[in-house]
Amino acid sequence: MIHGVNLSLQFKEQCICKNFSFDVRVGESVCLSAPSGKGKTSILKMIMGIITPKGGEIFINDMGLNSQNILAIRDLFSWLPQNVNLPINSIDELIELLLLDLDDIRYFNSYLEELEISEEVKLHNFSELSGGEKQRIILAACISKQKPILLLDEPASSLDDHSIDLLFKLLNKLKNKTILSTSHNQKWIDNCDRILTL
Ligand SMILES: Nc1ncnc2c1ncn2[C@@H]1O[C@H](COP(=O)(O)OP(=O)(O)OP(=O)(O)O)[C@@H](O)[C@H]1O
Repeated sequence: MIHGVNLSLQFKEQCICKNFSFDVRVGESVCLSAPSGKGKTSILKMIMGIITPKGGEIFINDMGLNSQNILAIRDLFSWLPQNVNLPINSIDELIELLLLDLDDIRYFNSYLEELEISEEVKLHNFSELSGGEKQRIILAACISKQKPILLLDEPASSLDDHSIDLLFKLLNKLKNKTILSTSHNQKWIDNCDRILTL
């Protein structure tokens, strides 16, 4: 489903990857692993077509990523950037910002319940929420957009072990989703089907 072939990326003198090839198959949950600053986010940004590799190609569903099909390809993804700081005060504003439609909202509410976000917490101002509550809410919204591929950059940075278990219980029910994530959290990594080392 996501296929990188001989990818090379360099920022000035810094080599991020050279002839890096990988495959993420349909329905798999793969964690991209590397020490901090080695280029995990940069790989996700290449897959989203935000930065262009110096060499190599990316295929999504056998379609080569290029400037003509980039919007169609991006439409297959739900992307959770790292340390997202959203300009919102409430869950309603989150729904508006992410353009969730009625079906998405139905899923969103059921996922919030599965991730143990109570009705009371839902009424809090977003700035008052704990880091873990905020992350669970944003993840629920991200998953509720009915996209086949989830790109999750450090989704577990504020989650405790219990929340990670809840999240994987939910993700494991959504067998059709293909998930590529980055994480330094061992529990998250252990729950993924496979580790991809950069
Ligand atoms: N647009 C850019 N221009 C120049 N250097 C960049 C750019 N984007 C990232 N870098 C550098 O590339 C390296 C890899 O960054 P990246 O964010 O991909 O790492 P990471 O593996 O995701 O790190 P972390 O685990 O700390 O989030 C870093 O040294 C970063 O400073």
